[in-house]
Amino acid sequence: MPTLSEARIATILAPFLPSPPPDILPKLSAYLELLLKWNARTNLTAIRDPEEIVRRHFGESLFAGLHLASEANTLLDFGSGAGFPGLPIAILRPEIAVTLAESQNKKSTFIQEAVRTLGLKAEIWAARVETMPQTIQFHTVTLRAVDNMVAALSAAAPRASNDLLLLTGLPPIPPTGFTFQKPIPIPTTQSSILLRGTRD
Ligand SMILES: C[S@@+](CC[C@H](N)C(=O)[O-])C[C@H]1O[C@@H](n2cnc3c(N)ncnc32)[C@H](O)[C@@H]1O
Repeated sequence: MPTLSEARIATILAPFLPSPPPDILPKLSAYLELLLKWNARTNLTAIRDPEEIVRRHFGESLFAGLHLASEANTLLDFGSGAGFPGLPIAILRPEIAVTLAESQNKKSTFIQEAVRTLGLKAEIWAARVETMPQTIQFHTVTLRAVDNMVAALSAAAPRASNDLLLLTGLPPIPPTGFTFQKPIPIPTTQSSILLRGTRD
């Protein structure tokens, strides 16, 4: 028996994604089971309650997925951790070529395993983004809850040919060359906002 039924996952996600495509629920359920299993022996996320993992990690990531430009075809998730927001986005928008960049070995090993288990096409960059060849760019770069947003943004901005999508507590100083829209409140929380910046 899964920890949470697919119906329960859909109910928790309703404020973020009112009508989840039915084919994403089995994948989200499998992702949750794998994350709970790995998190019991290695610290991938401080959130341990399954409903909170669905609400905070899955919900916020899928909400970000709804706010991507319709023409986004490549996406880099900068500092993906246990896969957020890039992995739920890869589940929701399988037509986007998603790259998950994570420099910590145990986390990149987990997301590699999650991508394999879920049958996704996402790529993993198991190193710091700064070590990627300079010429590699992505339509959109996402950043969520990275520790040093100023440093991360200066490394992320040159990688974004079009958009930066940030899930963050406070609006950061925008990098030059991007115009940010008004912050979008994230459902069920007052502690973070969604910000989309578009290249001028
Ligand atoms: C606080 S965690 C947040 C993880 C995830 N985005 C989330 O919202 O749960 C930040 C992650 O970014 C990774 N990271 C920080 N700087 C990075 C860089 N330059 N390249 C790749 N990964 C980086 C860290 O190893 C860490 O796992």
